[in-house]
Formats: sequence, structure tokens, C-alpha cells
Amino acid sequence: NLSSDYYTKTCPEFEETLVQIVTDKQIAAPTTAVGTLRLFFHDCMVDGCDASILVASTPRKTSERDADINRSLPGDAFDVITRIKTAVELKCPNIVSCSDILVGATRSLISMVGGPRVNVKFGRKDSLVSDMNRVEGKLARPNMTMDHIISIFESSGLTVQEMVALVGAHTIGFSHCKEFASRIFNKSDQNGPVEMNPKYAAELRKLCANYTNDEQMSAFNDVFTPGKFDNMYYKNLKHGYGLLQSDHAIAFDNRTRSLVDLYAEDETAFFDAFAKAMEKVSEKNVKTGKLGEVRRRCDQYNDYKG
Ligand code: HEM
Ligand SMILES: [Ca+2]
Ligand SMILES: [Ca+2]
Repeated sequence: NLSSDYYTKTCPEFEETLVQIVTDKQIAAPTTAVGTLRLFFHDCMVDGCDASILVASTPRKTSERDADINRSLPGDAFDVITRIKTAVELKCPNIVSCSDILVGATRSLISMVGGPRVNVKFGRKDSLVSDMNRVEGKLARPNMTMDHIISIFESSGLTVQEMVALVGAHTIGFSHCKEFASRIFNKSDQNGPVEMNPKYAAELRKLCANYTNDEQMSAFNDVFTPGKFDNMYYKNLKHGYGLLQSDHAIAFDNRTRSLVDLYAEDETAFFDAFAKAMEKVSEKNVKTGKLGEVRRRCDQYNDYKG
């Protein structure tokens, strides 16, 4: 039921408005792209792309966005979606869903930071549910085993190949020190033939020396080209510049190594694979028809009584 011209008749200004706002926001706040890409991924892995992650908690119910793993999602990502929704509601009220806005914004931001053109379709409805308890087990964590991480992607219908391509998103953005502290402060989880580059590890120890007091401290996921969507992430892994334990591990696991080699050699192969996998993520399990609604506010269901 999704289509690329879903809003052509009902909201012809949707795309132009979205691109304008996304562009202004990314220039004013350059971390918008990374935050929005992660927000998209965390929405879509939990019950499909349905803006379940945008709903605010109420005194009665803690929503997805307050699940532990989602707490670090940056405000700028939520903000760009709110801005687009507000502008689009003025032009065509009650037509464009929040889930379509999140998907469209992510697509535009990826190409703004140098990534591939992703062809996304529209027509998703927004969820009638957002529950922090639905998040557990659907998103991988950096210190999980490769078996566990693969099984999480597979239970969402994603292959090992798609997983390796999607994690290439770590070519941009940051991770807080606590996400990789165990790797740099006690060498407990080095599990590849290549260890973390010692100079890199020393720099990270310096950066994160005070991380238990200063929880905001974070490092670039891709130390060489942190703001550019390219295939540098895969090149880094092979030389011990992977930041998270999970990043490092995919370069040396038998099931994933050859794909890392391919994407490190051939950026076009990575871009094609990333775009295809992202399209798949954006379409799986989406709600259409009566299974959802077009929210008037992205952070509230339409029947919200306060
Ligand atoms: C093995 C699977 C994955 C694991 C274990 C993982 C884990 C993480 C962690 C721990 C962070 C740091 C969060 C923080 O400290 O604020 C992060 C950041 C990020 N992740 Fe992943 N991730 C995975 C896959 C993905 C995928 C598939 C995507 C998107 C398609 C993605 C997109 C991002 C982005 C863009 C950031 C940077 C966010 C920012 O700078 O605000 N990740 N990831
Ligand atoms: Ca969702
Ligand atoms: Ca990069």
C-alpha cells in the first residue's frame, strides 16, 4: 500500500517543505543527521516504522522514548520532526503521518551528509501503542556476542548481509564513553586477531578519563571522517579503529568478515547495499489503513485527553 507518490495529490507541498526544514536544521545543528538516522532505526526495529518512538510518556505509561537504550537519542532529531510536522499541518492538516516524516527526513539527511540516495515510499500510519517494554530484545547492544546480534537482526527479518550494510551508519555520529569503556579500560573483550590500535585506545582513555562524572563525554564512531557518510567505517575496522566492541567484531567474524572487506574496498557496493537495506527496514511491518492513525501531534495519540 506504500507508494512514492502517496501525497502528490493530498499534500503536494510535503516533500518541498520537508527538504527545506531538514536543510535549515542540519546547517544550524550538524548533529541532526546522525541523531535522526539513529531515531529512524530505533523506531523501525520496534513494531516497524510507525513513530512509536515519538510518543511522550504520561504519568500512566512510560513510552518507548524513555526506554534506557533510547535515552541518548538527541533532542535535535525529535525537534526536526516536530518542525516538519508543524509546517506540514499548516498546509495540509491531518494528512501526513509522523512516521512518513521521520522516514523522509532520514532519507534527505543521509544524502545531505554524502550518503546514497534512498528511494522511500509513503503511506504509513502512526502507531496507537508506545510501550517501553516493547523495546527490550529488539535492538542490539555493543557488548553482545555476534550470535546474539545476528539473531536480533534475523528476528526482524534482516539478513547478516543487511546487518553489515546497515551498521555502516556508524560512519557518522558519536558514542558515549560508557558504551565502549570496558574495551579501553580493561582489555576483557578483545576478540579479533587485530586489537584496537594502541594509540587510538590511549587517546580514548584520555578522552574518557572522567566519564563516570561527565556522562556527556563521547567519541566519534568513525575517527577519520566523522561527519561524512562514506565507507571509511569499514576501512577503520580492519586496522583496529572500530570504536564499539560490536563494530570491531564484525570485521573478524567468519560470517561478516568478507562483507566488511567488500564494503571497505568498494564504496559503491556499500552504498547500494545500504540503500536497499534501508528501504527494506523502512517498509517492513508498517501499519496502513485502520491499523494506525495520522497523529495530529507526533508526541500524542489523537484521543489523548491530558
Ligand atoms: C550491531 C548493531 C548496532 C549496535 C550494537 C549499535 C550501537 C550503538 C551505540 C551504543 C551507539 C552510541 C549511542 C550513544 O552513546 O549515544 C550508536 C550510535 C549510532 N548508531 Fe548504532 N548500533 C547498531 C546498529 C546501527 C544501525 C543499523 C544504525 C542505522 C541504520 C545505527 C545508527 C547509529 C547512529 C547514526 C549513531 C550515532 C548517533 C549520534 O551520534 O547521535 N546503528 N549505535
Ligand atoms: Ca516503531
Ligand atoms: Ca565517515
